[in-house]
Amino acid sequence: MKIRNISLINYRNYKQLNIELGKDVNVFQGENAQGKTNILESIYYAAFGRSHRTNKVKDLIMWNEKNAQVRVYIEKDRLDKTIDMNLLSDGRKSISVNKVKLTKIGDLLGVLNVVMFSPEDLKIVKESPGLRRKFLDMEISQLDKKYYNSLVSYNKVLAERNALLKSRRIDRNILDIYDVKLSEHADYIAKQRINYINLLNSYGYSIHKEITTNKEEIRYEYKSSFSLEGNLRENLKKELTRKREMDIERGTTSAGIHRDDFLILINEVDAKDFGSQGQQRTAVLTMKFSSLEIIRKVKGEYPILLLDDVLSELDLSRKKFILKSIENIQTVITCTGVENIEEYLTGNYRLFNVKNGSIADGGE
Ligand SMILES: Nc1ncnc2c1ncn2[C@@H]1O[C@H](COP(=O)(O)OP(=O)(O)OP(=O)(O)O)[C@@H](O)[C@H]1O
Repeated sequence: MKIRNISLINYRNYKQLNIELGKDVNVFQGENAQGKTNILESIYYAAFGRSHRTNKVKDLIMWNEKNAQVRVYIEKDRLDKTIDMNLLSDGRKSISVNKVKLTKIGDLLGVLNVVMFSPEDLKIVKESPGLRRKFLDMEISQLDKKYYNSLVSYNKVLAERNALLKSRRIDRNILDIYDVKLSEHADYIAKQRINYINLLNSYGYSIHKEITTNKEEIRYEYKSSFSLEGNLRENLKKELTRKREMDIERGTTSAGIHRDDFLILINEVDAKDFGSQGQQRTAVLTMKFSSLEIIRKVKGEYPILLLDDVLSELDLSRKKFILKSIENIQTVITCTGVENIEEYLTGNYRLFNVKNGSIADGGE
């Protein structure tokens, strides 16, 4: 899978832009606040139908404009695909693939696969379980539509259950129905998450050893708010029944996949609480490069790799690991100066100079 071309109209600080990407490494260099991340964001948007930075469609539209357009042209299995997005300032958006308008975001997922790595991703290791769940949900959703649809259905039932728990009149028969539905969706979601954790373990182990020159071993462990032994559906249903009175008292649902987490263990020690900044950074790097391999295993080809200003933060050996590993992967890198990475870029790369919402193609 390769992106051949990106066109933007009124997107963030780009009035009009049309660029051809190179098949290998593409470096967008420029000073701060010139529009480098905006390019990565538009690619991410075409993959997931949402931004990694904002939930507001309006933020993506050039100030004082009414709509923005993004078109990404992809070469895939020798078939070409075009993703078109029209973003409106009232918050609406429409997305088409090959000119066919999609009725739900789920149908966009998997058309364009990407892995994004930005300095913000350190939070996946350091911060709350919500960010780790989001990592799993985004990665699995782009490989499995059923997962995404189950997640949407689960969240809908969860919101209804929570609304009922908060209301004054609690109908226990309706709670019974919600518990059955939640457990049904959670069963598939939890199984796919566990499967993904197993894949992270199998790819991550050797990647992490390589990055740390055999000094560290990484292991991931799924932590659930209900028992993972035997029948997950029954286990969650029982747990919801067991906690029902507490849930009614608190007005919220205390068990389910929305409460789950996973541990990132380095040499069997939790990286969240005890990892050094460097170890946490390496753990994220391992996760991102494992995600690349998992996508390749499932889809038969590498996704597009988006590296947002991460190289400057990494030490030499990690920088070298990344630049060596991207040889067969179409990669888009943003940086403030190519000088810092140029000597490690072994193959061809295409250089783009970004300045105040316009891009000059610096050639190969
Ligand atoms: N909706 C918008 N309309 C117009 N300009 C915008 C909009 N949103 C952001 N910008 C501008 O885009 C620029 C930021 O772009 P971007 O985040 O891509 O920066 P960057 O080049 O990646 O910088 P850094 O290296 O600091 O991360 C800023 O100048 C900001 O004012």
